[in-house]
Amino acid sequence: MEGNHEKARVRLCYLCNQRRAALKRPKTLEQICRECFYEVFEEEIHQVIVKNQLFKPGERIAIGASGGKDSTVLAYVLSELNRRHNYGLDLFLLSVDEGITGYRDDSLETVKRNELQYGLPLKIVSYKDLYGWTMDEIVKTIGLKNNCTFCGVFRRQALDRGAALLKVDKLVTGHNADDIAETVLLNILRGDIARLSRCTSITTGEDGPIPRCKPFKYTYEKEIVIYPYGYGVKFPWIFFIAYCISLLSVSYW
Ligand SMILES: Nc1ncnc2c1ncn2[C@@H]1O[C@H](COP(=O)(O)OP(=O)(O)OP(=O)(O)O)[C@@H](O)[C@H]1O
Repeated sequence: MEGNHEKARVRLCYLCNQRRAALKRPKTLEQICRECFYEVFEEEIHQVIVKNQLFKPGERIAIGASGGKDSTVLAYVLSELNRRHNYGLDLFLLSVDEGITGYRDDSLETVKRNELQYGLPLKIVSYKDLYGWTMDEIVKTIGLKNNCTFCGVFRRQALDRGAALLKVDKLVTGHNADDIAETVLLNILRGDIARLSRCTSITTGEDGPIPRCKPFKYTYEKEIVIYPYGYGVKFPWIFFIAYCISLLSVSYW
């Protein structure tokens, strides 16, 4: 009797109906338990990979690893799914060091830890080696105006050159559903119709040197932020702050 009352007071997980609900999923608003959250999070990404035929067995795949939350979670989840579902992929971490003191040097430490934790070979390509200039030196010479635009163009090319050095078939990035929504809005505001039609594709650049894909296309940023803490994936402290902020906006365990 007492047990039934207790059960009635505790909200059970919408999916397993066994364990206590610990969070309201930002994506579906279902109240689910911690265990089901990890399961559906990984399963949804697996389904995206399978339905969109993102990879073929035996392919060499570079993961664009910035050391931020998205690409760190991507590296972990992809290596887990590759093992669990026998994708047969050779995975590599590929990082671009733009040469921005106090920013990239810190996050590259995370990538170096990921190399050891996940057992994935890491290749770092730097602006200094590729172009002869670090981003710090470029800013010193041309100032801050438009430097993000230059940096974005250089990074794109550096990723292509790193991918060529690794002889990979594809490059995957941690772009998530929120990033894609932002890009759509930006392209609408700019009136850039050509980019607007391209920016939502899960795979791009199939006619170029290295196709790129986004396995997190349907994954919400808030869920990516919650995910690593159950697995003890380590991040720079700034990501812990982002996690705490997201705790304030969604109901969690
Ligand atoms: N310096 C870099 N080296 C390698 N890959 C990068 C680098 N910068 C960005 N990327 C790739 O591009 C994706 C989107 O980058 P963006 O700068 O928008 O960062 P983000 O949305 O904060 O992602 P993250 O949390 O992974 O840094 C990253 O997830 C990563 O896969």
